[in-house]
Amino acid sequence: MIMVQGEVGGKIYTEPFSKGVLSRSLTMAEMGPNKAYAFASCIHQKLKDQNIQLITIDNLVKMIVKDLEDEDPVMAEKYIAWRNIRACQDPLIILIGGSSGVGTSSIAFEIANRLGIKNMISTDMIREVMRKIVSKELSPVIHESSFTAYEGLRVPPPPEFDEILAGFKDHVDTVSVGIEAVIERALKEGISIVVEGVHLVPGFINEDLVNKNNIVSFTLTLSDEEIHKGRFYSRCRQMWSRRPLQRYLDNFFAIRKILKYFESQSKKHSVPLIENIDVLTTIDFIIKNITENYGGIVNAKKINSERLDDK
Ligand SMILES: Nc1ncnc2c1ncn2[C@@H]1O[C@H](COP(=O)(O)OP(=O)(O)OP(=O)(O)O)[C@@H](O)[C@H]1O
Ligand SMILES: O=C(O)[C@@H](CO)OP(=O)(O)O
Repeated sequence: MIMVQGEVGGKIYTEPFSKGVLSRSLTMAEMGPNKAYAFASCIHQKLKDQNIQLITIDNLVKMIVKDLEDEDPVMAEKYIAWRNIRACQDPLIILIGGSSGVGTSSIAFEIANRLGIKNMISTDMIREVMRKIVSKELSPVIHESSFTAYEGLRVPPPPEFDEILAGFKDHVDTVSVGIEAVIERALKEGISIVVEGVHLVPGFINEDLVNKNNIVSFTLTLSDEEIHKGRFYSRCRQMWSRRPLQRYLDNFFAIRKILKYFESQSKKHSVPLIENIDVLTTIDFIIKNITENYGGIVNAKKINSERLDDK
């Protein structure tokens, strides 16, 4: 049996080489499952041919990267990026915001999966908890949807203010308190988490928090109105969806206005704005951005120089 030797918190451990474990990490770097299993089998065979009975994780990774580079350099880059992000010591907090229907929950799920992050929460859930604590009488706004929040405003905004956006800002401002609590708790416990939803508007979360370099924010958008509308149709076709299509279509004007507000806030606060047309392109952009801005470059340089040393 071939054993793999790793290190966790200064302690050495060994475990049997598993084609399943290796192919799973390759699929997280976006390799198709069949190809990943075939690749893992080749690595297994190579270890057997070389009569290797014990290999360190570092040497195994070098072998994988070298073979990947020969076979598929883009995949090699993705695999390195994925490992770099996972290798970081600090917890990673990923915030993905966007107007209703642009795809924040779908993308958050994919990102969490790709990075092996086990915690994910939607701001709708945070709002739901807050609704139980704060009565409708005390805060009618959070008992509304983001796009109907203006109907809950106790005092209508002055005529020069946009009513839809005034309601939305009030709504977001309140839910942001709950979001900050989740982020603070994740930092305290040292756990990585993906938070997603319509309440993650750049400029609303406490600056001391969002300026930490292990907290990364993204905004999803869809310039094309028809594609955006189509997302509500596709969502209501999913069996588990309990959200009535008509409600979102009736409020589409307000949802689009909020989307434009997201775009301007993202530009103002330098938060990457992503056209979420194609899932894989969106995911690649997010992973690349995190790798470059979250210490990944340092690790990438390390792996690259290790490879050069080997040659
Ligand atoms: N990049 C994409 N390409 C195609 N379909 C997508 C993409 N992203 C999301 N979708 C689909 O669009 C629909 C809406 O996506 P999702 O529920 O993730 O939106 P959301 O932003 O979380 O909305 P809400 O904030 O209202 O919950 C879903 O059916 C989802 O499968
Ligand atoms: O408030 C909103 O815009 C949406 C976000 O998902 O929530 P709900 O569908 O519950 O109104």
